[in-house]
Amino acid sequence: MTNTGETKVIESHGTIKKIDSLSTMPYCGVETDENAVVEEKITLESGKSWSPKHYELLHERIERLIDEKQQFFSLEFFPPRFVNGVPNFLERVERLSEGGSVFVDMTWHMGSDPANVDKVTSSSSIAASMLDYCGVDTMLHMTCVQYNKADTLKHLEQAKAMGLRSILALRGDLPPGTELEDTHQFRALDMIRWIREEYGNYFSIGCAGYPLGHPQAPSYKADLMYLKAKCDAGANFVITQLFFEAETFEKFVRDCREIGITQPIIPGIMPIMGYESIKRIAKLSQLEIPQHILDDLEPIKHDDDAVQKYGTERCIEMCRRLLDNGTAPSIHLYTMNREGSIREILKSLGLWKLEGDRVFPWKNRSQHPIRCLESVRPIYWSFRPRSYITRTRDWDQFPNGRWGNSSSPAFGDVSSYYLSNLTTVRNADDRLAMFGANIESFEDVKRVFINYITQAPNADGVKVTVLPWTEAETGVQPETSLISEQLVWCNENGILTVNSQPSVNGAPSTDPLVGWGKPGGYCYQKAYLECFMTAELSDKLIQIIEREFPVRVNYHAINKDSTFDKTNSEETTPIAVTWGVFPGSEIAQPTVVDPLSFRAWRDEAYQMWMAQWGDFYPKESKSYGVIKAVHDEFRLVTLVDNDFQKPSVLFDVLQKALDELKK
Ligand SMILES: Cc1cc2nc3c(=O)[nH]c(=O)nc-3n(C[C@H](O)[C@H](O)[C@H](O)COP(=O)(O)OP(=O)(O)OC[C@H]3O[C@@H](n4cnc5c(N)ncnc54)[C@H](O)[C@@H]3O)c2cc1C
Ligand SMILES: NC(=O)c1ccc[n+]([C@@H]2O[C@H](COP(=O)([O-])OP(=O)(O)OC[C@H]3O[C@@H](n4cnc5c(N)ncnc54)[C@H](O)[C@@H]3O)[C@@H](O)[C@H]2O)c1
Ligand SMILES: C[S@@+](CC[C@H](N)C(=O)[O-])C[C@H]1O[C@@H](n2cnc3c(N)ncnc32)[C@H](O)[C@@H]1O
Repeated sequence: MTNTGETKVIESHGTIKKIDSLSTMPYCGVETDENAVVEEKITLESGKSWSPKHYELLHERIERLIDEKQQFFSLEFFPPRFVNGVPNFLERVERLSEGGSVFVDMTWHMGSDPANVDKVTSSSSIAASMLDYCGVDTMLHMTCVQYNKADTLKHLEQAKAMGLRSILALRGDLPPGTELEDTHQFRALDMIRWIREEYGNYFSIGCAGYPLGHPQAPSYKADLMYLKAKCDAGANFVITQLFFEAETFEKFVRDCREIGITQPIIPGIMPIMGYESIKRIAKLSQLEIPQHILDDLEPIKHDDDAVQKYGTERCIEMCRRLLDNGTAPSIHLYTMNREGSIREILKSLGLWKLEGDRVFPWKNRSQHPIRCLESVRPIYWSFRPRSYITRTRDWDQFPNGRWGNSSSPAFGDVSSYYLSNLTTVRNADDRLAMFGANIESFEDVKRVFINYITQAPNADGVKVTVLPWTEAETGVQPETSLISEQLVWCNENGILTVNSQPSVNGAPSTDPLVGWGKPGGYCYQKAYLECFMTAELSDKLIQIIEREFPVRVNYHAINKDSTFDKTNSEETTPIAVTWGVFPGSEIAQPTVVDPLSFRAWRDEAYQMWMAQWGDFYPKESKSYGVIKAVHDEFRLVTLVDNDFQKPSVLFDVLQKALDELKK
């Protein structure tokens, strides 16, 4: 992009973004060539690599890990059936991939209308959500037997638009009763050729391998040759059908190597989780369960726990053998969408990596090919990262290094965030138990905020583990213990706090409360407070700041419809509120306060009052009325104390405002 100094309008995935091009790139200093794989990896003395500021195509990562003799794992899921199941599903994927899943798979599930991206539960939509929200590289399965080339190219184009760069190219099976002759007879090989012809090396391509031969193949040998053809046509790696004996896979790998297949061959492993389910899967895959396994299962088949324990132990034993003797570079687990024994298996095998240092104050380990370059976010969405990701999904670049000056960030509409309308953490009943079945007065509202900060049980003995603005039950962060007394004081005085951070002046990056980033660095923060307060109090507060701290304290106060919107900040200048200085690096400034983004946040912050609290009560009830009054009348205020070297004055200023108001 050139520096013309004029305002440009850029069209991206159907959304218009207004971009002031004074700073050449609106958000990001890195221009991404979609086919370029930017390799920027620094390996620390400890052996850890640093800063995933690059996207590495999946097959290249797999090959690198194999070269480095690092064993790894990947996980397969199928789409949740119902929209209400999506938030829990994504949380499960995130939990399971936290141990370092190199990629996750989404099956091409005909029942989900897999190519329909307008449907939340389709394979394509769910794969995009796994990539976006869980931040883990996602491979979308795609079949071709029921489609033609044009359909398949459309599916690939959609995948590309969603940031997906890994495809498991499959033929697929026809619904029972349909004859192959009735259809196009395309095979996986055709799809692989189409992808390479049309997209060059844009996608990493996986293909299916059958350790006992595909049931429809003329022979095991012929099937091996078909697999070789898929690899020769451009498949980068092979994932196998499930099997029951280690020898089956060992022989298959030997046979593949013998005929010249050089690509990584990853075993698809299905731990036996239940007696009926494994019989069903075996029947579907036209595989025979070995007699000795059936004999072992026979006496315990009605005891689910015993079957699961047996399946887990067998799975660990088989995988350990394949990893130890070097036949398998990694393990691909068919999770059946269950957490069950998956973590236990991976831990036992030593594949589950413990999360290391906090790389950033917010999670930035995205393997999204564009988002992985992101390194700056506004502070407001700290507890609603999924919402932030959705509302910025159409950006074709992300802030990197700096937020950038004077850009007019085009945030998607709040309503585009379908997850916000679902009870992501708990259902409404659970939330009511936390917030109170009856809100008699403003005192009850204050109590909810106080209980959230202190984690003391409420009058009914229930802990408040979420507020309307939190997406997950993560609670307050350890750093908040440094200011929790002051926060409680604020809430007791009707200043309803939703976000905060203490000031930090050069704490070691390894500090357990406020540290982040690589060892040997120093972390800094400006004290920050975001809260709802009455209009009278905010007027008083503004007077005091303008009179006594016009330079030291930045404020921004807004009401629900922006009829009041006042700030002493430079409108187009973001304020870095968290930054770090690290050996051999540029300064990192991951978190900013940005007046323009604050206006996009306002809509959401106010909407949550009702969507995640007020609307739980009948419209004519007193409880609804109390919440609605706060929603309608209170202003949302942010405060930044710029002098991070001195003890924060934010709470003193608030005290003064309260005192003057009382006079
Ligand atoms: C890891 C894995 C994941 C899967 N995920 C899904 C999924 O998400 N959704 C889904 O619907 N299905 C999935 N399947 C099932 C798969 O679609 C079926 O097994 C299907 O029957 C075969 O697909 P394929 O890609 O292996 O086919 P292909 O490789 O095209 O093979 C199909 C058959 O044709 C034969 N063949 C290939 N080339 C030739 C040739 N030139 N001449 C004659 N015969 C030939 C093969 O031997 C085989 O019998 C998956 C399978 C595996 C192993
Ligand atoms: N390895 C495989 O052959 C494989 C893997 C995934 C999916 N599939 C096929 O894809 C279609 C859609 O699958 P889905 O997972 O979305 O839903 P599904 O409801 O058919 O299957 C649910 C679970 O069973 C597993 N599964 C189903 N059939 C399997 C098989 N033959 N071998 C290994 N695992 C199997 C899937 O991975 C998934 O975890 C089905 O026809 C399924 O048979 C096959
Ligand atoms: C803005 S972040 C701080 C993260 C980090 N310092 C950064 O630079 O990005 C969110 C902080 O707000 C705190 N917090 C959460 N709920 C709060 C509430 N209701 N009132 C005040 N602070 C809250 C969290 O504990 C967390 O420390």
